[in-house]
Amino acid sequence: MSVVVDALAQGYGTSTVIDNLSITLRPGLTALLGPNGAGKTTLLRTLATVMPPRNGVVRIDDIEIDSERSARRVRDHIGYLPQDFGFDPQMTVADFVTYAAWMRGVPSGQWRRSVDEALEMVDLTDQRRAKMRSLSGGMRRRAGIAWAVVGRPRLVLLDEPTVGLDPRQRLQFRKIISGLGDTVVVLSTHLIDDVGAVCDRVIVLHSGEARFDGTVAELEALGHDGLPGHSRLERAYMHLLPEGEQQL
Ligand SMILES: Nc1ncnc2c1ncn2[C@@H]1O[C@H](COP(=O)(O)OP(=O)(O)OP(=O)(O)O)[C@@H](O)[C@H]1O
Repeated sequence: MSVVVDALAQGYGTSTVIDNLSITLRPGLTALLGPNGAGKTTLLRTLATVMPPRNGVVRIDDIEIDSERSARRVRDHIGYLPQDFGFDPQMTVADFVTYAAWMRGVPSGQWRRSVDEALEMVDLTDQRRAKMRSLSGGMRRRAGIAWAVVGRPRLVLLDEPTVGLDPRQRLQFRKIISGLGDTVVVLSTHLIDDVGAVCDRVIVLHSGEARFDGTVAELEALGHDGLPGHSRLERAYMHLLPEGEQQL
């Protein structure tokens, strides 16, 4: 799976959110960091083929996403978990994840196995018959992660997947995404600890522009004393913000 974004411009109405963004995504875990409103969700929605690029090119598996038709050719390979995902509260956990398998074109003969595998990954096997409405916030989020990974899509896009997870669940989440092997995984987060623990690569977005694109170690190297932050990574993140936003 290859994902190429070249000179992407994206926005809503008359406002431009992303301007001239070029990145290439490879198998492994890439974190999208950036302040509120930086354009992380907008980029993930564009990669999920929910929003056609306003300008520039998005190419997934060598297919340029420039029409609904081209988007349909790649959607089966994409698992996208939006920040606020909806569900029918009466659905069972297994039905919810099966629905994703169906949408992703997993053949019906493989639904049971794929759903079992996804539920096992997120440790919800025992809750498979529970109604979605009866789950705690953290369990719902894990059901959402199962939704995104069922059928093993080769591009997984997770928008703030660790919000609402308790510390143990966050550790479980790290284990889940570390096990996705040669999948291209992009996750947006505000939790710098998650980035340091599991991501191969970090892209820091600010005002729709990539202010940093490199490894966690390279990002860490930018952190220096004199900037606010409890870890080198936090200080490095602060270093990448415009000067006026670097101090508290
Ligand atoms: N549907 C929409 N219509 C109009 N403007 C929008 C819409 N969605 C987002 N925006 C605007 O686009 C900009 C980028 O938003 P986006 O949600 O992509 O940022 P983000 O980095 O994901 O932020 P957060 O960390 O708060 O989730 C913001 O200024 C936001 O107000």
